[in-house]
Amino acid sequence: MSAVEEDFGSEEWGARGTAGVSIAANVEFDAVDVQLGGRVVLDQFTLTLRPGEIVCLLGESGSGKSTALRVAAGIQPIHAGAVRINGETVSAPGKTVPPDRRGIGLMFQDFALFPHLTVLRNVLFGLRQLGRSAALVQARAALRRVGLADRENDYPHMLSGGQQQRLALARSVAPRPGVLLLDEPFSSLDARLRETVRDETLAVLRETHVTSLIVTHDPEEAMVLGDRVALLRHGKIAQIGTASEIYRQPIDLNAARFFSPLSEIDATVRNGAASTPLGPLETPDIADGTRVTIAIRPAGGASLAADGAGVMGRIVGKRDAIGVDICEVRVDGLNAPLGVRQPANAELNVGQDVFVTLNREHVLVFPRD
Ligand SMILES: Nc1ncnc2c1ncn2[C@@H]1O[C@H](COP(=O)(O)OP(=O)(O)OP(=O)(O)O)[C@@H](O)[C@H]1O
Repeated sequence: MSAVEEDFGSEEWGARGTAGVSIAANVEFDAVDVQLGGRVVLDQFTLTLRPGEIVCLLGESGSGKSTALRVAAGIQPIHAGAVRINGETVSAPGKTVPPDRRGIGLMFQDFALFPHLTVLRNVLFGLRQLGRSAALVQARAALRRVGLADRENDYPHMLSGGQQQRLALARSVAPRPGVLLLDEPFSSLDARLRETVRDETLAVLRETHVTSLIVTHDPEEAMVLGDRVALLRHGKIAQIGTASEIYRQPIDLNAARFFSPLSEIDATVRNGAASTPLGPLETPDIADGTRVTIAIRPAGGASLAADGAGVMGRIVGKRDAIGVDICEVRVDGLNAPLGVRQPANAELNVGQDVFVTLNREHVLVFPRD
């Protein structure tokens, strides 16, 4: 087995259900303001995490995700509002309880391991408040859980990227913090590793029951990991909900664009329907005369068939993913080809005419200003 394969296999992790359990904390950001370099970076930022909940902060670069995490960590002072952990105010204007007195664990994208300390000592570092033998028991249990029990005398540079991530995870959960703060924890891993590491990390978070706040710019990652996903925009939460809520009912076109590419059609509502080059679309709740943008996701928004009902189009591009066709379809009246992703169908090929039907329940309609 090559080093990469070895690292890739989930069996390399320790047995599930063996991580130490935390006493999960409640975390409240209450109307937090932060200004940096004369700019408002967090603007009345308000969010409550329930004990044991995993919340992902998702947003464009510069939306304030890392700043919110740094505030929770006690690294970034705040200018208004408060942060409370289990009801105790840990941040307020003029007050910042330091990180080591907040009962939190931290895991950053570069893992921040101590290069001059062995694997075991890296984990023991966070357990200094325990007696030597208790600390050793807890550190070794954490290393066993992430599958690094036999590497305790190695140094971080002797580990692969995936193993370093596991060490960083073991170090952050070993003290059994009430809150774990993770900033882009998988972004430095190669795409092949990322999914396994992400799933195993999620299993560890669930077992420890630690309340977790995870910063990511990857919508898929947020949807897989988060009990709730908070979409940040200009330092405020634009939308928060379960992954399925915010995927199915994004609050506006920008939120929808964040989760997948879209085909967008501008139209005006007349008599309860918007007329589009793909046929009429019922819009019963929207007033007559309203200008709308109709957004069609490649997955589920429209279907293609070689015959039957629908509007005629022509396939101008097709890519095969495993078991899935990703087609581009030109339809008269559309500015750009429509993207459609559907189960593979060998009958559909480039150059062929097809019938396109909209799946109303998966089409999003947003009024325009
Ligand atoms: N020390 C600082 N001084 C001035 N501006 C800062 C400072 N730190 C961050 N900012 C600005 O604050 C804004 C929010 O930064 P933050 O790192 O929280 O965003 P982010 O959503 O995490 O972005 P990214 O995904 O790129 O990490 C950015 O515009 C950034 O340039």
